[in-house]
Amino acid sequence: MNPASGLPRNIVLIGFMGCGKTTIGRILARMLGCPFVDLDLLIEQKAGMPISRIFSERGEAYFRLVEAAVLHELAAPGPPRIISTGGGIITRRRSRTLLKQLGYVVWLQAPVDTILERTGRNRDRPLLETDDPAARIQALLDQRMPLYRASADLEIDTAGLDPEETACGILESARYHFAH
Ligand SMILES: Nc1ncnc2c1ncn2[C@@H]1O[C@H](COP(=O)(O)OP(=O)(O)OP(=O)(O)O)[C@@H](O)[C@H]1O
Ligand SMILES: O=C(O)C1=C[C@@H](O)[C@@H](O)[C@H](O)C1
Ligand SMILES: [Mg+2]
Repeated sequence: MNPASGLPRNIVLIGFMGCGKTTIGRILARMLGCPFVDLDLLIEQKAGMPISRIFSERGEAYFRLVEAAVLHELAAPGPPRIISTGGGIITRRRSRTLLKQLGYVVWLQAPVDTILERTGRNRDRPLLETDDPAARIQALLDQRMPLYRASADLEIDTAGLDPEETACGILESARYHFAH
């Protein structure tokens, strides 16, 4: 699994907002010399507006429909790549099934205070636009933890690691997984 031979299958990153799916996905793709796709970006392209506007003008249910449709499109044949998802991709049963079919699924984790700190750096996450984002994060994590767990081939705690270290750990595990 080197840049010359390419990935045998996709690596799919899942996890809560701010756990590093986009950041680490980009690093992995650069390390492997393979394509990178970010589902949130594809959703924005398909809807023709930023995520914050999709939520405010069309609502979360519409966002989830577009999210599921975009994930479905990624199942079409194509070169293996790194796929970073949005934090809520696991909330739909059909999408959870599809994730598993898409490739090696890596769940990036971080504790609430780390998520709060990382997501506080910008304001493009409508679900955290509340007076008490820590409570919202905890409530969403309580709902979602079992869904992330059920979808993942590998779990990684990113707290205390820099993104490059996390990417190296993922590569090592993926190499082992793909070789066996
Ligand atoms: N392992 C890490 N260590 C330190 N900072 C990180 C790490 N991973 C991500 N960050 C920082 O946290 C912020 C959020 O990361 P990122 O956008 O990659 O998260 P995400 O999981 O894609 O979130 P979302 O679900 O909202 O798209 C960025 O500023 C990024 O630099
Ligand atoms: O956790 C979520 O539900 C979300 C995470 C982001 O990646 C975006 O997909 C959007 O802000 C919703
Ligand atoms: Mg992201």
